[in-house]
Amino acid sequence: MYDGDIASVLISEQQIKDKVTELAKQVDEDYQQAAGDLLLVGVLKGAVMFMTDFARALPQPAQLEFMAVSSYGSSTSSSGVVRILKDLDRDIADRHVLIVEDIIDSGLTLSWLLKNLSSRNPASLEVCTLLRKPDAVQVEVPVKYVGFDIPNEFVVGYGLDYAERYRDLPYIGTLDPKVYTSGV
Ligand SMILES: O=P(O)(O)OC[C@H]1O[C@H](OP(=O)(O)OP(=O)(O)O)[C@H](O)[C@@H]1O
Ligand code: HPA
Ligand SMILES: [Mg+2]
Repeated sequence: MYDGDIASVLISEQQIKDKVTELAKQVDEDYQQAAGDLLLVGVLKGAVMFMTDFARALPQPAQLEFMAVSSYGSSTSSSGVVRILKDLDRDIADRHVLIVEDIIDSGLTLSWLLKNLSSRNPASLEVCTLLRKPDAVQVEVPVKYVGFDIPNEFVVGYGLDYAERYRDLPYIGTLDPKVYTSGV
């Protein structure tokens, strides 16, 4: 699968599984008071793998909503312009909302999303991200749950794409630079 395109495996399938279980347990403990009322908002498309695994690992029931935003397109750096491609289907006023993200890179997407969702008056609003790149952050965003802090390299797999490819890899890897210089 994608032979030769992946330079190295950064986080294995097993490491992801273990982390998802750990995060779900932590969230479950923190949301005991709100049990039954938790609303997970997955950010498409990148968070789709994490969202579905996380929801199944979470001991307490939760509702699932999705929002699609895009700021990267076919590039390896954020344009800084966030577009809503799909909005939530429901009102989130008075709900306990947990945003589920695959990655915080520059922080621009999440910073925009937090402003947007908090204006809809949820009872609480927190963020759970699988990955974060501390050295790439341009805007500081308050994030309660972080799976892995990773180096400032472009990564793919487990939902994360380069030009819509590699989302279906079960692990997270770094991309061989030849892929983005050859224009595949
Ligand atoms: O912190 P930032 O620099 O803003 O980057 C993080 C965001 O970028 C990616 O989404 P993208 O816009 O590529 O859309 P996608 O999820 O459909 O791939 C990723 O899934 C995050 O949502
Ligand atoms: O490193 C990344 N890989 C894929 N998509 C991304 N979106 C933000 N950062 C990344
Ligand atoms: Mg992307």
